[in-house]
Order: sequence, then C-alpha cells, then structure tokens
Amino acid sequence: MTKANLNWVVLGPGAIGGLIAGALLEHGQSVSVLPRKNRTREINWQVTHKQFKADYSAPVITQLLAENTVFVIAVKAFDVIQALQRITTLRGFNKAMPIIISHNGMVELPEPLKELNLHPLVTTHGAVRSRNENADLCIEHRGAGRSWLEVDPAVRNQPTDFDPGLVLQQAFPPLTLEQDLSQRRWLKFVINCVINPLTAVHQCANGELLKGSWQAQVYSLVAEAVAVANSQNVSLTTEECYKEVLLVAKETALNHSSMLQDIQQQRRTEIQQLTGYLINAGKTAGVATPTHQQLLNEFQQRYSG
Ligand SMILES: NC(=O)C1=CN([C@@H]2O[C@H](COP(=O)(O)OP(=O)(O)OC[C@H]3O[C@@H](n4cnc5c(N)ncnc54)[C@H](OP(=O)(O)O)[C@@H]3O)[C@@H](O)[C@H]2O)C=CC1
Ligand SMILES: CC(C)(CO)C(=O)C(=O)O
Repeated sequence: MTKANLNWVVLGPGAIGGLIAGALLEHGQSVSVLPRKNRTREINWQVTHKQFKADYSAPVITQLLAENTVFVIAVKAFDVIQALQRITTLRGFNKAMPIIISHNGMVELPEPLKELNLHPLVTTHGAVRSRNENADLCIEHRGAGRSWLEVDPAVRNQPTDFDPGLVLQQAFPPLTLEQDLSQRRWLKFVINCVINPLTAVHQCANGELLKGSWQAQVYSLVAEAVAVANSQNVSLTTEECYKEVLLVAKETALNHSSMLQDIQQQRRTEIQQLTGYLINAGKTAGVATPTHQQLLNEFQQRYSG
C-alpha cells in the first residue's frame, strides 16, 4: 500500500480544515470534502501564506466511502456533535475509520459518539477565511503554528508508511504524535480561554497581548484557568502556561483569533465552550474564577451573549 491509498474526507472545510486539506493534496493524498450543504460537485479554495499562494480543488463526497477512509473534522465546538453524527450516517461508514478531530473549547460527547475511533488534534496555526469571485473559500495562513495528534500506542512503537498520523505528520508539519493528549488539550484550552475572549472584547490581533499593559490580566486569567485544570487532575503550572500563551501570541501575532473573526463576521462564537465551560468547571470544583467572570461579563455587555 502507498501513501496515496488513504482516502481523506475533510468535513467543512473551513479555515483549519482547508489548510489541512491543501497540505494533504500537496503531499499527493486523495482528498474529498464534505461541506455543510452539498450544493456543488467540488469545492475550490485558495491558501495564501506570505508570498506563497496555492489553488486547490477537491470533489464533494457523494459516493460510498472507501474502506481506507480517514476523516478530518475541524469545526467550531458547538458543531462537533452534529458533525460526528453526520459522518456516521454516510454510506460505507464503519466505526473503525479514524476520525482526526480538531476544535477549541470543551465538548461533552454523548456515549455512542465516544465509541468512535477519535484522534484529537490540537493546533496553534492561525488562519482566516473569506471568499471571493475566484474561490468558494480563501484562507489566509497568518500564523504558522504547531500541532499535536493523539495516536494509538502501536503507531508510535511500530510506525508504518501508510498510517494516517504519520502521513499527516509529513504533510502538515510540525506535528507531534502523542499517546495521550489530555494535558496538551487542557493547555490549549487555557491558551484559548485567554487569547480568544480578550482579543474579541478588545478587537485586536493576537500579538497585541504581548504588550506590558496586558500582563497582569493575562497572568491572572492563566492562574485561574490552571487552578481549574489542577482540580481536574491535569498537572499544569501557571508559569509554563503563561509562557505558552505568550509564545502562541507571538507566533500568531498578526492573526485575529477565531473568536474575533466570528465577531467580525457576525457568527456564533465559542465563548460558552471556552469561558463558560471554565467558569462552570471551576464552580463544580470550588475554584474561583473572578477574572474570567469579569471578562465574560464584558464580552456579554459588548456582544449581548
Ligand atoms: N482559525 C483559526 O485560526 C483557528 C481555529 N481553531 C479552532 O478550530 C476549529 C475550527 O475553526 P475554523 O477552521 O476557524 O472554523 P471555520 O468556521 O472556518 O470552519 C468550520 C467549517 O465547518 C463547517 N461545518 C460545521 N458543521 C458542519 C457539518 N455538520 N457538516 C459540514 N460542514 C460543517 C462550517 O460551515 P459553516 O460556514 O456553514 O458554519 C465551516 O465551513 C474551531 O474550534 C476553532 O476555534 C484552532 C486554531 C486556530
Ligand atoms: C491559536 C489561536 C489563538 C490562533 O489565533 C487559536 O486557537 C484561535 O484563534 O482560535
């Protein structure tokens, strides 16, 4: 079997999904897409990164899924359950098919969906989507980040050339394969609970948060979020998370966070799956989160919800 024998189906695709789908095509993979509405036979999209510009096209999946299908789902947290339910209804779907899933925020999955072959992907890439007359989707890759993918232990111990994790690692670097991503997911959650609502409320690019005037609030948000993580037996420290927040803000300095993009384009935001989830988890565990509550209040005053 060669690398091209994997059949990738990218659900969406949006900013992150389109970036990954383009990278897989560059790597010679077979890619189909599953948009929310199947209005056309194919989707055309464009990715720009600094001077680099590439046009891509992939068919919309309509036929029976091939046995060696690998899904990539990169949707907003509030769309995750519906997206997973949708792929389970596709003709030829079986529960062993790997599903690489990337989203910010925390989502409680119903029991049947937990049985799927899910591989969480955490990414700090920054991408903005729009559309123009030449392409259904234009993705500006504003921040080249890093990614981590949860894989089965066998893949790490006995890698093979046609393993989806390894193919993605080559196609979409830098990507680290890990056996248990729970700590990494919490770290990313902390980062998003700080960068996303702050940049949304203050309508600024991520890099603005590097300025000295923000540091007291940023540090306080990190410390409270880490206290909640610790209450869930996730061992993170405030110092390491604070450093990571600043590193991600630097790496994606020109990017508008996905939450700010949602505000700008009048779309639903992930505030409830981020700050809302954190405050509730804190309440349940008896951990106070006043700085996040204050930020949520500002967010709600400004955007009424
Ligand atoms: N953009 C960024 O820089 C980053 C984003 N993230 C996170 O990654 C996740 C994805 O973000 P992003 O790529 O920006 O989001 P986008 O909104 O750009 O992309 C999501 C796409 O999935 C589509 N979609 C949603 N539900 C379905 C469904 N059931 N069937 C088919 N298509 C569906 C959406 O359609 P529609 O347009 O109709 O809603 C949209 O096209 C989010 O959790 C985000 O917070 C993480 C790191 C950086
Ligand atoms: C990494 C970061 C902060 C990039 O903007 C992101 O995850 C987001 O915008 O949702």
